Amino acid sequence: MNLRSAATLVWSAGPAQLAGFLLVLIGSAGLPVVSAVLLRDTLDAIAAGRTALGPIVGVALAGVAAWAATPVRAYLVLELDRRAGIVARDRLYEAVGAQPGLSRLEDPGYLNRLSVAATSGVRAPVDIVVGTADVVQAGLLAAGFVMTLTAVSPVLSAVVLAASAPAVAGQLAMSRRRIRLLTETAGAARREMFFESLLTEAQAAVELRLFGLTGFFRGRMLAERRRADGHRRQVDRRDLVVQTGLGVLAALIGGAGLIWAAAQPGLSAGDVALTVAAIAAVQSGLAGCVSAAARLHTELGAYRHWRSVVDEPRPPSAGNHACPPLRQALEVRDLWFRYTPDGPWVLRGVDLRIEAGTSTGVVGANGAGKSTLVKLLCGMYEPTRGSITWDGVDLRAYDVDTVRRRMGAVFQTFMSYDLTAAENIGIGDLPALGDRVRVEQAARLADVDPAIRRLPDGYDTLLSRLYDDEGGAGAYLSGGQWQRIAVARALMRSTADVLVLDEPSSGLDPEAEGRLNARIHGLRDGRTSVLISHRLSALRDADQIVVLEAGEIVERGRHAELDAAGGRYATLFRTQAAGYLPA
Ligand SMILES: Nc1ncnc2c1ncn2[C@@H]1O[C@H](COP(=O)(O)OP(=O)(O)OP(=O)(O)O)[C@@H](O)[C@H]1O
Repeated sequence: MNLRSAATLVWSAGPAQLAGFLLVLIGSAGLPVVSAVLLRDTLDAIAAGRTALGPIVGVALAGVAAWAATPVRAYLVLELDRRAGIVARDRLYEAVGAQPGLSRLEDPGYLNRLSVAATSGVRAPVDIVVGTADVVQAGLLAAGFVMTLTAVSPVLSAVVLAASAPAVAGQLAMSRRRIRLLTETAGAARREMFFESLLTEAQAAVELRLFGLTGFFRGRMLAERRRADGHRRQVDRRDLVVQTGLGVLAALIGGAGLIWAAAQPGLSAGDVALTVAAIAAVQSGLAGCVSAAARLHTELGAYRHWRSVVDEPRPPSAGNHACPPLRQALEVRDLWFRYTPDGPWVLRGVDLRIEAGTSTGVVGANGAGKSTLVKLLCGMYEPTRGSITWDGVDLRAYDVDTVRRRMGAVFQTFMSYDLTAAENIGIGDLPALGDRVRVEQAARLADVDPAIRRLPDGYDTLLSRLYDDEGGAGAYLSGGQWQRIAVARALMRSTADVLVLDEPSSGLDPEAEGRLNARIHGLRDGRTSVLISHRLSALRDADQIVVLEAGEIVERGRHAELDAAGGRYATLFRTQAAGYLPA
């Protein structure tokens, strides 16, 4: 099953290369016979006094082919590895990207499998094909030796064959341990990589140097490496014991064979030597075959991890219907949510109706659940209980990609991509990536157009200085400028049905924040929008404001109503306003 699937993948990636590889394989197996026949013809022709040009040329060509077979085979395997590697990576990351939400990417078990799949799994298909060829080749060789020994002594042959059973069992057990090792060390390997990235990335360098943390994180990185090495060492030691045991067994059988042969009355010294040599050849042939099979078994294990990620079915609740434009309302009904089955409730019975064409502001203390709520609205997680409906239809009934296409969003944890300024904005609406007019319009709305124009290559400036192989000077932006870029990216979808803005102005200077708020206000006018902000002035004009506290909505209404009610919102608003008044 896995063997066929791996072979199909390799065939789809490089049919000509795979055909060439098999041809070389078969050719090199038959080459010694062809050479022997041609040599015989040459010698016969010479002995008979005939011209032997044909067979001589044949022998020469067979010699060249025999010489070229190894490098040609190596080249074809490398080429297959490159091609199949691309297909395997493409399918792996396609499967990861097809995960509809964030839950899987926050699941350590899934991340461990993914890490094995991304390292060993993507290389496995070619290793499996080559490994199968190795097993067949080693098997044929061993079978030849067994036949030779059987001709000398069928009993001895049966004994040597029977004695190879522990080798098979031992090698398979070793292979299973190696497969287990891959998953056991995946967590440590991921942590090691994390610490390694901290030590090498410029973003972390400021804090690491400021707080003198480089030695601390280097220690952590090496501790993870030692932890994984500890597991590896254990497995290596057990392998050493098994291998030594198998060696002792082979030596005992060889010795027993020698004693048996010497005790036979009819055997000459030459026959005894031949018997011992035949036993040794069978043993080494079988050992080669078994260890090739064990390697193949390990590769199949790595490939299973790759398949477990690639073939993972989409969650059953992911619907297929395309999400239509929002006409009436987006409604949250008795929504309960927690990130893990045994974790604390983050949202507790939230009811919220967001009428189409209106603006909703969400307010609350740190950790109240505001970002979680909007992530659920965007289909990043599924409600643990309750529902979110789009014009009365449960959001889960729709293909989640089509829901997201109806949304424009900027989140607190926005991304900075090592792409050009135009691309950083344009990817907000991929089909319009090359539409410079729309990109510039979004940049103007987000108030970042003048900053981009000042860059060395304007909109075509790479927003990173970490690459020097594509020509052109890269540039770095400030935190606030990056935030405006992220807002511009969201505004590429300014015609989206729902605009979600999670703290879009937190890093902006007061003037920029004022301008951005005014623009967002203009954009939100008549459009469905949800805006989270700790700066309550940005929410004053929202059609409704909800106050979240520990996952529950404790107040809702317009600014004037909430202010007049003198509750939580009013307290927050007045506290903020007081901060701007003279003491
Ligand atoms: N991915 C996650 N996995 C587990 N718990 C999470 C995750 N993200 C957030 N939480 C928890 O959920 C709670 C609510 O977080 P959330 O980010 O929604 O708060 P918030 O109201 O947006 O806060 P802030 O104002 O600080 O942005 C917090 O207690 C947080 O620890």
